[in-house]
Amino acid sequence: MSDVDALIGGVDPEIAKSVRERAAAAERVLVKAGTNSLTDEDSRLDRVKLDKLVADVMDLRERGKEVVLVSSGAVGAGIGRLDRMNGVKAGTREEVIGADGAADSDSHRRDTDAEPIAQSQALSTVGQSHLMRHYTQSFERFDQTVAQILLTGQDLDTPERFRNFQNTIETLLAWDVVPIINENDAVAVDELQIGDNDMLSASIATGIGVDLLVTLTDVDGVYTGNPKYDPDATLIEAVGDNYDAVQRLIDESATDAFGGIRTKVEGAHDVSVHGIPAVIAGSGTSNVLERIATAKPTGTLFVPTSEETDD
Ligand SMILES: Nc1ncnc2c1ncn2[C@@H]1O[C@H](COP(=O)(O)OP(=O)(O)O)[C@@H](O)[C@H]1O
Ligand SMILES: N[C@@H](CCC(=O)OP(=O)(O)O)C(=O)O
Repeated sequence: MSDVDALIGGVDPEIAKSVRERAAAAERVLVKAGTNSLTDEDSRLDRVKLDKLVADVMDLRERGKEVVLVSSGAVGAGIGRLDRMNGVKAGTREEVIGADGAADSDSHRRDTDAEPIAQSQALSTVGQSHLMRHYTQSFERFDQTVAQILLTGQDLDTPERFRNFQNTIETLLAWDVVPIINENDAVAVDELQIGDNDMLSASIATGIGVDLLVTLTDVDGVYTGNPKYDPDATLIEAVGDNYDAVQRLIDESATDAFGGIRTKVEGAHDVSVHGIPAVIAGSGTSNVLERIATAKPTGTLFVPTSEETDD
């Protein structure tokens, strides 16, 4: 068996099946949707994608599950809105922030003299309210109420603030509301610089005790190479004891801006170490969350550490 074959089939199929069943039975689920799952090729908010995500989330709600949504997309939504309403040409998200995820001081498409990071922060504040307007309307199709929470990593690290956050989440979930969380980009720049909503999601998932983390992106899971450029890239169906090998592979393939697949893998691994299953899957897959809720093989499954060591 080649190294890559060993990676792809790195988890015992029986263990993978039982973790899929456990994931399907999850009562509290955190769904994270990245920028690519909500915006078009010009980095603008894509309503068709947003409506699909909402319909997928509602599938979980109709199964009686509590759902917390972590949604990126504010910068993208701000780019489109400011262009349409104010004629500001901010460029794509990559042009605003820079291809390596750091501020691009040479950006020639900026209309203002603001530093790129300050510009991204301002874009996100315009985009966040626009994004929430669309979420509110889209969830209203299902008579589902939503709430907005803007957080920083510091809020999670400060015990009193974190307790307040937990209390708010518990109250909202008891009221059958879907909390929609994003980083508070106006006051913190971590996510804008490294695209770390993936790590924020992992911290929230363990902090509020979810039973499953689902990270949705624009590819169908974690591959042996970047599937956008490598035609031979193969889907890694499950990650468990093969984590170190997967991480090495990702380090070679992932040169993306904004965290890319690397922070998704890191976040999913972090929650799996806390005994929580995680799945990285494609937001474009039909009924993606229903598939996971019915234990169908979907995306890349992260086996909780306890499942492998118990065996
Ligand atoms: N080994 C890999 N497996 C899957 N995706 C990869 C891999 N290497 C790089 N990528 C890239 O990671 C991207 C997803 O990360 P990102 O662009 O940050 O998405 P999002 O906007 O959903 O957060 C994919 O579009 C893909 O091109
Ligand atoms: N807070 C930023 C998200 C930054 C981020 O982490 O994006 P992504 O890597 O696409 O999840 C926004 O809403 O645009």
